[in-house]
Amino acid sequence: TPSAVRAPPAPPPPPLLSLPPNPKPTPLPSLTCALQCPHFQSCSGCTQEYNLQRPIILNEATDFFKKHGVSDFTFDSCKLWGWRCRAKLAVRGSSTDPLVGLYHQEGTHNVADIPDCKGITELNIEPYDEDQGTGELRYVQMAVTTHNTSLPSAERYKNGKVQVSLVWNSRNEKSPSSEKLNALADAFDSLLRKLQKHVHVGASVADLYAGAGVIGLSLAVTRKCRQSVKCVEINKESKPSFEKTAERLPNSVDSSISWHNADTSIEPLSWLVGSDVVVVDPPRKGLDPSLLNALRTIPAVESKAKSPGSSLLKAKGEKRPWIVRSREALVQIESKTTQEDSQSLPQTLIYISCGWESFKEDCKSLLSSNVWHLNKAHGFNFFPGTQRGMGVGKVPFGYQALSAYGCGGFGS
Ligand SMILES: C[S@@+](CC[C@H](N)C(=O)[O-])C[C@H]1O[C@@H](n2cnc3c(N)ncnc32)[C@H](O)[C@@H]1O
Repeated sequence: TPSAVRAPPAPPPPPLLSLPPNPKPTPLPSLTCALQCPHFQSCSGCTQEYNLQRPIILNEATDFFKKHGVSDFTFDSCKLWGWRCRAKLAVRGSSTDPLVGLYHQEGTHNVADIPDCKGITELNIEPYDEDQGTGELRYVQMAVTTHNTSLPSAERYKNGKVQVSLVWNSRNEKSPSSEKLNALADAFDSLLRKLQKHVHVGASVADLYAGAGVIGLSLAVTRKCRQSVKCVEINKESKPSFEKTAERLPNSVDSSISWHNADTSIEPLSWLVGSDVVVVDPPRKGLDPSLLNALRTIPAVESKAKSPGSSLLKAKGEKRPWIVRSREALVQIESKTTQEDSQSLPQTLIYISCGWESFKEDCKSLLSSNVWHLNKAHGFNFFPGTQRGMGVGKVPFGYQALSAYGCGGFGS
């Protein structure tokens, strides 16, 4: 939290634990799980002051999973205070006297200063000037990983890694100021959380709604999926990021990895064939209906494929002939060793959800098909005191600039 404040003084904080007048007196909230922050209300960060240990949808999530066969729904109440592992700091001022801090109040652009940013003064980086649109460094965002589940929870924070994102004001990576950016970025470790616990060794994986392939690439790095990793993403802008990360993969990685610029909702079956594990990380609206339908009808595909004369799952080399894709839309990194050309259909589905309402609908639809059953679900109270969503699912996995994450694990 910034100490010296250069912005105009904030309105005085409300008295701690004051409650709005209520005609029906409610029991006094437990002080042990209250936010107890003098900035509540004047700061835009938190909206829930009491009972931080129980996010509003916890009861609903527990009931939902119980109803669908998971009576051991687990929930990380997480750290109730001092939990923020992500801070987006605005950078203003000058290179000799930089201001790095939080916007003081939502809607204002007054920066509350953190005065001791050594990186900026040493590299002579020009802070962004909002009026002129000039300068170099605009924001610093920091995220701390605390989900190394092999550690006792008390030690996770201490041993967390920090991902730092720098928002740089330039047209492209080759602009004259980029050397300074690289010098700044090289100083930090990047963040990749573990997803591999639920992926069996040797699996072929389809990472659908893949973005820049963070999940698929991280699985390839763990060397768990020695077979293939297919990342499917609709936004072509993610391709360079995938390529850049793929270039930096260690030599030890020996999966065949591909990134496809494609719409998962078109011929979704073509992405499912040949994958043992499917990871889906859809936008808040949930799975595309056609993918949902393909997942619901896998046994029918399987039995059709087994019928005499069918080439549905057998076509080696000439994979998925009904899909013609342009070369530009594909990035292919071949494995050094020969891979068996798997034509299996998925047995495991890992659903990472950032939208509770759509997850519930998709989950109900998958279960009602009697093709999938729910193995495990886990929720995370990533943002105590805020109204941001709770992730639900199987694997403790949070990354990038998104709010609550989690996933539901299904088995067929
Ligand atoms: C919640 S993000 C997940 C990103 C990624 N898994 C990651 O870790 O960075 C959802 C992604 O799905 C992509 N997307 C949305 N609709 C899609 C579709 N029909 N087919 C493929 N990708 C899609 C979006 O562009 C976005 O990158």
